[in-house]
Amino acid sequence: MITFDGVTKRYPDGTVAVDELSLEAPTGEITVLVGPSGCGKTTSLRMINRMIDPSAGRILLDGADVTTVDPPTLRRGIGYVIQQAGLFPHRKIVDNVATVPYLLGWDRKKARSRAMDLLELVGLDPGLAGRYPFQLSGGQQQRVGVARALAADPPVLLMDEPFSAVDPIVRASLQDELLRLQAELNKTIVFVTHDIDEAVKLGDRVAVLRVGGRLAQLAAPAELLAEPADDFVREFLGRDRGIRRLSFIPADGLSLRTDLVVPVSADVSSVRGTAEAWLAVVDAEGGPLGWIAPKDLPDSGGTLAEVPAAPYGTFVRGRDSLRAALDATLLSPSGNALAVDGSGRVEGVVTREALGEALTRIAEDARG
Ligand SMILES: Nc1ncnc2c1ncn2[C@@H]1O[C@H](COP(=O)(O)OP(=O)(O)OP(=O)(O)O)[C@@H](O)[C@H]1O
Repeated sequence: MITFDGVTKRYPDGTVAVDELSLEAPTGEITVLVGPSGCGKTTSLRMINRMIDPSAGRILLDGADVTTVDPPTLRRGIGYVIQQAGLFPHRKIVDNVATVPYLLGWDRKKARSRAMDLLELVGLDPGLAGRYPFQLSGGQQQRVGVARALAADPPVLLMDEPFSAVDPIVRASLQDELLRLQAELNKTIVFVTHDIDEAVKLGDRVAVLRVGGRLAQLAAPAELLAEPADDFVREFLGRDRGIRRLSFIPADGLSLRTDLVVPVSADVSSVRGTAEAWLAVVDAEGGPLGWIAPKDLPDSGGTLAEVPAAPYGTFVRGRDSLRAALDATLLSPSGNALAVDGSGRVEGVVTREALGEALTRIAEDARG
């Protein structure tokens, strides 16, 4: 656990970058520091590994004041990832990743083999190991930066806007990769960003700072979106707060209709007459094929395979959020969503009415 206890940083020119900051970054969790430019995020982060020392207050790492530990020893247990990866341009990728193990005196073979394992862990082709940083894309370089920070298996990882220099698609995949890694590694991560969407996606807890280095709110993302502490936080969270909140509400409570799911082998005549709503057509394995509207059922015989099916959207009921369910309804001309299980088999239909009821309940909760 990392504890900020009344930490203030006043630079020699009098700028107060951080002002009596108190917060805890729990062990094994991702704590995000977010806020507008100049609010003291980087200064706060760098006080943890003593690149900067506080003017007042204390930072404790598992109860020990970091200023009592000499910086090299301290940093052995703290990985550090920065924007644009900060790789050594004249060292091969494998040697960049092995930097800390070399410093720790590991033998070359062991350090390199660790580096190769890490490249794989962060999703990079080991074939890139012999290249130089300039021969990699921005996203690949960031992955190398993460691998390098993890090389000596430090319990703590500090990440300062690590993904902000890459395009949005690469950024999203790096974020997913970090979450996947974290599920495996359980590091204590402090992550700095100015991007609130990144903060709520990655953070177990999000600390919103205002300029002057004051903590405006510290909360789990869902709570932050549901109950911003004041106008500053509300404005910083920006538009679509209600919709974004749906990402944190599981879809597993939605009620399902199984009577609207029909196999493609069914005869048209067997469903005609009984069908008052759109039907979800599935293949022999239960996989979705599309929607058929009652009015599109032909008068002739034959099976549903002969009736063209309209596009559909799915969500995984045991895993996805209400936002995914809402998205699935918007992708289906039926206005209904298909709930599937982990292997893609249809479990049932969530009608727009069922979804509407769930959304109404949430809106009522927000009011009361
Ligand atoms: N060495 C320094 N001397 C004087 N003032 C500094 C120094 N470093 C940073 N500052 C000031 O301290 C404040 C906080 O800076 P810091 O870099 O921690 O903010 P930040 O939130 O990380 O900003 P950004 O998102 O723009 O990177 C800013 O006003 C900055 O100008």
